[in-house]
Amino acid sequence: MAEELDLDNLKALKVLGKGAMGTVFLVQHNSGHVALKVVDKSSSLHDGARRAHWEISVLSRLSHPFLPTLLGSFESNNLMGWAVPYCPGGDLNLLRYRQTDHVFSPAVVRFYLAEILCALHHLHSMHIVYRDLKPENVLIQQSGHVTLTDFDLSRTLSPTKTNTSPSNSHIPDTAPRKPRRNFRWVPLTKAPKSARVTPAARRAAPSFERSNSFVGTEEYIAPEVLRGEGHGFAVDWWALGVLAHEMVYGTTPFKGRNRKETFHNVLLKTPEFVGKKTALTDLISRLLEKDPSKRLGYVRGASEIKEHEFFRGVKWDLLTEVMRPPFIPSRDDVTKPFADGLDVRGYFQSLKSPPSLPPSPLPSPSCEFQNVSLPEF
Ligand SMILES: Nc1ncnc2c1ncn2[C@@H]1O[C@H](COP(=O)(O)OP(=O)(O)OP(=O)(O)O)[C@@H](O)[C@H]1O
Repeated sequence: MAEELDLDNLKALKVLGKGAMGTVFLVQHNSGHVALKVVDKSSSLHDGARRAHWEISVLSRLSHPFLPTLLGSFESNNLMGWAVPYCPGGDLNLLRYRQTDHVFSPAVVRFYLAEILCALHHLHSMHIVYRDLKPENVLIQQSGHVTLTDFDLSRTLSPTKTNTSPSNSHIPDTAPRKPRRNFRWVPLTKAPKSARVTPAARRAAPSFERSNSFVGTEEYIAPEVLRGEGHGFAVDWWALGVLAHEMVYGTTPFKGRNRKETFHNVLLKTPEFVGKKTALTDLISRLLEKDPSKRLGYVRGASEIKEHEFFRGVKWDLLTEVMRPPFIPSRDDVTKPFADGLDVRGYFQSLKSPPSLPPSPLPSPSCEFQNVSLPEF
C-alpha cells in the first residue's frame, strides 16, 4: 500500500534525471533509497498535474518484478510527487555504451528482451499499452533485473479493442497527452545522455496535430501510428523489435538524417541484417512487420513472442530466480550527494528565480557493473 509522503520531511540527496515532465530525485526514505519524481503542477506547457495523476494511477495498479512499485506520493499546491524503488544501474542505453562496440551479445539481448517481454505481458494483461519502449526507459535494478519506467505515454485499451483500436477512441479523458518531438543526440566523445528525447509543444509538430495521440520517440514509432491508423498493443511489439535491433547492432533500424527520412524509412524500408540469418534476426524482422496484423504478437500477444525460437529454453515463470542478470551494479553509487540534502520545494522555487539557481543536476549513475558472463546459445 502506497503511503502518503510528507514533502517537508523529504530530503533529496541528488538529482537523478530530468525528463520532459518532471525531475527525479534520489531520496533517503525509510532507511533506504527511493527515486522521487516531482512534477510542477503549474507547468501548463506540459499539463503536469493531469499527467502526474495518470502516471500515479498506472503505477498504483502495477505489481510485477520488472515494473516499478508505487511506494508513496504527495500533492501540494504546486507540486506532485511519487516515489518508486531506486534503480542504481542507470538505463539500458548507458549500459550498452559501456560495452565493446556499444552492442550486447545475443545472450545478453535475450536476457533483457525476455524481462522486458514479461513486463509488457503484464501491462497488456491489464489492458495497458506502454507506447514508450526505448532503452532509456529500461532501468537496471540493484539486482541487475530490469524495471520499465515512465508511464506517461501509456494508455488503457478497451479489452474489446485489443489490437487495432482506432486512434483515440480508447483513450480515457483523464489520460495525459504528451506530444514529443524527439531526436537523438549522442556525442561520440562523451557518455550518452540518458534520454534521447526532447519534449516539444504540440505546435512544434503541426503536421501531426490531426492525431491527438501522435506520441513516442521518432526512431521507435510504429508505422501504423505514422499512418494515423491507431495504437494497439502491437505498437509495443514494434518498439521491442527496434530495441532489439539497437541492442545487437548499436543503431536503430530506421534512423534517417532527419525526422522526415526516419519516418519515410519506418513506413517503407525493410530492415537489413548483416551476417547470416539467426533466430534473433528472424525475431527482429517479425517484430518489425509493418502491417500490425501480421506482426508477431498481434494474435496471441506476448505468449506468441515467448514461443519464438530465440527464446527457446527460457524458463518464463522462473526468470527472476533462474536467469542470472548479465550485469549487476557493483555498488549503490550515491556519491557526491548534496551536502545537507536538497529541499525539493526550494529546488522548484529556485527554478523560478534564476539568480539563485540550485546546483546543476548530476548526470545518471556512474556505478560500475560486475560483468556476469552468460552462455552463448
Ligand atoms: N527509479 C529510478 N531510479 C533511478 N533513476 C531513475 C528512476 N526513475 C527515473 N530515473 C531517472 O530519471 C530520468 C527521468 O525519469 P522519467 O523518464 O520517468 O521522467 P520523464 O519526465 O517522464 O522523462 P521523459 O522526458 O523521458 O518523458 C530517467 O531517465 C532516469 O535517469
